[in-house]
Amino acid sequence: MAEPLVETRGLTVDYAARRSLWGPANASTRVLRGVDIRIDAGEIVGIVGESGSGKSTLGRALLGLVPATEGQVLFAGHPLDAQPDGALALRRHMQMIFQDPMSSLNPRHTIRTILTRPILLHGIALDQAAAAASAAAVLERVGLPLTVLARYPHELSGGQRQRIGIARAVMLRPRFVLADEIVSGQDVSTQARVLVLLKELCAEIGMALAFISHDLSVIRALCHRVYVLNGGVVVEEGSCESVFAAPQHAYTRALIDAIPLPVVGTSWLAA
Ligand SMILES: Nc1ncnc2c1ncn2[C@@H]1O[C@H](COP(=O)(O)OP(=O)(O)OP(=O)(O)O)[C@@H](O)[C@H]1O
Repeated sequence: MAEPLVETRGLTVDYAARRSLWGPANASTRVLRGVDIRIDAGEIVGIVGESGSGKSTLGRALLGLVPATEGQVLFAGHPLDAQPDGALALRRHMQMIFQDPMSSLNPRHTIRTILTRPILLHGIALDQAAAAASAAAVLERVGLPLTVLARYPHELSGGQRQRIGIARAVMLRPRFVLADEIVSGQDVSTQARVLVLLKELCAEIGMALAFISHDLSVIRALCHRVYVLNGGVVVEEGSCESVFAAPQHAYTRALIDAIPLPVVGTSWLAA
């Protein structure tokens, strides 16, 4: 079997105790317990579970944004902090996209700068002209007009900012992208457009995607495989086809039973 692109081995995460002005300090909280997952190159993997099950913590740990208490996160076979190509290359190859990336887009920069600066930094574009040409091409790809290049993030709608966030990530040609609840709360047609775009971009660039959602119908439409988290533990794992056809764990069955019927708007994505 080929080496996984992203892998956790026995990943356990505790959040440290917090001091309180009003009473005794809280004990530290164990949020993930011995999690083993693997995501292969080009694969779209869902991470599902109810609120508080540890999905976002797992996502942040995959990117090295929260430290492992025990166990390891590996990228291309090496621990995150021991990458042969260095930390900058890892930053390029592990990207995150947001529902509305307002807080991650520098409010003082135009969209042109926001899109061109990272590819210049990483040497993907060698000069301003090449970077501008790439920015124009990617804007077209995500369905935004070139006029947005001169605007600032606050001058765009939340949906347009989301597309800028996706554009900025894919311009780096990353090997892995994390999407955490990026379509929650969107109407069904906006959801479907974003999911189609992501699915196409994964195929075009060959990037792997970890897609965190509490919405099983979205996971089913988009993902090849799924991990089901409950109380910080992976209780089930498998191809979407097999998990949805024959869930093995009572928790997964309960999640599937809770999907509202009929499921509309995303089933055609599975094609
Ligand atoms: N920075 C933190 N410090 C302390 N506890 C935290 C922190 N972040 C999350 N938690 C706790 O860890 C548990 C898991 O949270 P996490 O956000 O990973 O779950 P989730 O499955 O993504 O939930 P949701 O779907 O509601 O976002 C929760 O009990 C949460 O309160």
